[in-house]
Amino acid sequence: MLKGSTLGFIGGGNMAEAIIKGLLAGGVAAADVMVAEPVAARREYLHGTYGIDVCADNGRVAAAADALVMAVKPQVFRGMVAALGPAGLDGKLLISIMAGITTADMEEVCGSAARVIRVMPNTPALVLEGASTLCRGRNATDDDLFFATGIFDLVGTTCVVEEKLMDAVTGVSGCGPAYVFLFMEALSDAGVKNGLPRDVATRLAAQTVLGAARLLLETGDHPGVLKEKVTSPGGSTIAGIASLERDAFRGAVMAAVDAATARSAELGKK
Ligand SMILES: NC(=O)C1=CN([C@@H]2O[C@H](COP(=O)(O)OP(=O)(O)OC[C@H]3O[C@@H](n4cnc5c(N)ncnc54)[C@H](O)[C@@H]3O)[C@@H](O)[C@H]2O)C=CC1
Ligand SMILES: O=C(O)[C@@H]1CCC=N1
Repeated sequence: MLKGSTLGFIGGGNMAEAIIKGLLAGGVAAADVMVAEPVAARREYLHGTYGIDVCADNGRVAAAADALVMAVKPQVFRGMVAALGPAGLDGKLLISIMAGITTADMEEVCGSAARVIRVMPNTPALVLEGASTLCRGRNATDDDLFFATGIFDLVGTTCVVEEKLMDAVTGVSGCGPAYVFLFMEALSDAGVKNGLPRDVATRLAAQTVLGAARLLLETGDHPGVLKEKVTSPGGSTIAGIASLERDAFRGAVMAAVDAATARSAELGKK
């Protein structure tokens, strides 16, 4: 799948694990994946669970890998590269999943000739249902973009946008799973409040979100059209929708995406 290339991860946290699990499920060999991770318990977990080579030495992974996924928090990125020495990254394709770090930031820190692909994935990659959006830095080639897209295609859907849209992408799909979990938790709680057993309420909440998402994607209809098909005149759905509108549900979602988009832009600042 990686065609003999070794993919190294710098940072073995939640998002790295989601991508790794997806890659292995998608047919990538464990021997083609390496991780550098400073936390011993995390190293043991990743090695024990996935059978991949995990070590504490960023330099060793950088030296062995053909392409590196930068999967540390944006706040630790500059210190991490300074400790490694930018020369350790020479010639490697650098794939950054860090929110807010631009390709220009990457080139400034890792070297002006660095080949950089910036990606905003999301955690449903863990179950091969990720949404990943890519853009490329000025030195990255068509082949680099093709290679990186191939990785993220294995863990869900991909699209390519202009870099100026990446913070908005972060606010929508990077952070989006958390909003949806909050919504499903509320839906489940509301079911319990109205007498449903917890397991039934949670299963109904999750399947409702999954089913509605598939209906939207498979019909290609506007969400408003699909909403109308649920909503009988004088029925129960319109009573629920009127309540959500009174509480400015859609305005609250838009404000959340605005806040996350603005925070993504801030995260890249030194
Ligand atoms: N969690 C998510 O849903 C998403 C996260 N991202 C981005 O992915 C990146 C990682 O996020 P998470 O996985 O959520 O964070 P995390 O905190 O779970 O993972 C970061 C990992 O980096 C390790 N680390 C810390 N310092 C290091 C160093 N100097 N060298 C190597 N590893 C080091 C930590 O021990 C930790 O395991 C962030 O930049 C975030 O913006 C992007 C899309 C979605
Ligand atoms: O919360 C964050 O900053 C990261 C980026 C997108 C999702 N998680």
